[in-house]
Amino acid sequence: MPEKKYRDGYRKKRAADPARLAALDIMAQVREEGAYANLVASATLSDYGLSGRDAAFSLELAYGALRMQGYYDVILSNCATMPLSDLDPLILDVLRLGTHQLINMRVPAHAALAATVDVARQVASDGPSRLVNAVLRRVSEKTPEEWFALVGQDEPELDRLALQYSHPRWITKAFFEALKEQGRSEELEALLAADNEAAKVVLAARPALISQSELLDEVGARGSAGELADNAVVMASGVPAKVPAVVDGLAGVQDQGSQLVTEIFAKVPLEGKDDFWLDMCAGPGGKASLLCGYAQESGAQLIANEVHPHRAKLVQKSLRAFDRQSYRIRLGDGRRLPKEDDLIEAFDRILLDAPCTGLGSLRRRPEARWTKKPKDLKDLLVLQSELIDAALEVLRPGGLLGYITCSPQVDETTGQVNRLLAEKRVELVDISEFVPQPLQELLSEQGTLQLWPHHGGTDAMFLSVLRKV
Ligand SMILES: C[S@@+](CC[C@H](N)C(=O)[O-])C[C@H]1O[C@@H](n2cnc3c(N)ncnc32)[C@H](O)[C@@H]1O
Repeated sequence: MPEKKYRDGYRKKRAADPARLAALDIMAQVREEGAYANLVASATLSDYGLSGRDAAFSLELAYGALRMQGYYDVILSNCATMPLSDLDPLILDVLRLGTHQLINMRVPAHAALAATVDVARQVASDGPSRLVNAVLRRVSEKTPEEWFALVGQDEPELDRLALQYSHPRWITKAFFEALKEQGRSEELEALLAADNEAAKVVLAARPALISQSELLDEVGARGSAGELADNAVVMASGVPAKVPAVVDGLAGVQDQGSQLVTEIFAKVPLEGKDDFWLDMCAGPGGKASLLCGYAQESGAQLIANEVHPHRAKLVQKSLRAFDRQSYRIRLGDGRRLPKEDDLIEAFDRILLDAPCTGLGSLRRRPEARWTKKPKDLKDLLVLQSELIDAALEVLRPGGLLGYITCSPQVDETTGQVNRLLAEKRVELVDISEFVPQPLQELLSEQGTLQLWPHHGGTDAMFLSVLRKV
């Protein structure tokens, strides 16, 4: 058989860079199988034999291209001669990878183009690779700053920001409304920019098991004490799973905002009996593992409830280092607690970290903003209300309900709290003395707390502490 002639024989023979191929593979798994990029990343990187700097480069490529795809697609639409929807989805991913290198990684244009065209040749054929070459060449003709100024320039401000910062419009609007409720609508751009930054790796020292300073000693020079939460140790580099305290279950990886809201809830004083606590939606066990520490220190018992068996197993794993007397794991629907267990008005404190849209933790999963759908909210609001109602049934009068979401969406946060206040079933507890100084301004007049990535670098957690009347 005659050897096929390629216009550029040298390039055809050159194998594509494994770091770029691995990034494309991660994107394909997200697109085709609905995989979570962060869960498939390490196996994929090792399949391609990547480690160290190459692995880091590959991850940055995949995560960046997934996160910024909304923005890149606007740029690519300007450069392609056909609608993007007519392209093979794999080739569109190759184009996004190339655009990320040009726009956000500042890879020199000739290197970004040559290496990305090599990828297209390896995964497709000559035709698509020529298209990739032509389109990326046009992308490279403008600077990142010129593209930023161009994208969305004729749109109203909210739409423009959604495009420039690569967030779906409905999420941008939800952020805007939450900020507006707090008189912070001018912060939308800062929030969207912070939401595109990778979150810092933070460990939580679990109370009763290890102190913050002991954990700091273990982490060494790459660690520093978190400034917002009592138990937090921020890791500048290194692999958390290799820290001995993490291996032994004395500490875990947890956002500082998530730690802080748990800590505040556990610290608020309660009059009378205070020895029976419930974490109603505990999986995978991040907050339960702090709460259990506080419970063990104060002689209380924690019931950690979770409806999904695989997530209940993760709760067990998180709690494994605690004294077995200080907690019990219950597998079941939190809404059935009042009926199934003889627990009416039994609990003194209940943490309800409700299932929610998760719009406050988009930084953790690069693809999450594109897979979430606004219609999910309706069902979640019903579920949240039902869980709150069940929690109030099993909470003693005067007991405390910590209502938490990892979302700032107003219907899920203040909307739920205002309903309870209007029904006069609860009153809001003043938590201001437990909120660290830099975050005081995030307390609403009413007394609820809404954290934000652009203030203190936490996830956008919401906390209200409610006393049952
Ligand atoms: C926001 S997550 C909780 C995160 C957890 N508190 C942590 O810090 O690791 C909500 C959890 O509620 C669980 N869940 C959903 N519906 C539930 C129900 N009806 N009863 C109990 N748990 C439920 C979900 O499986 C999920 O694990």
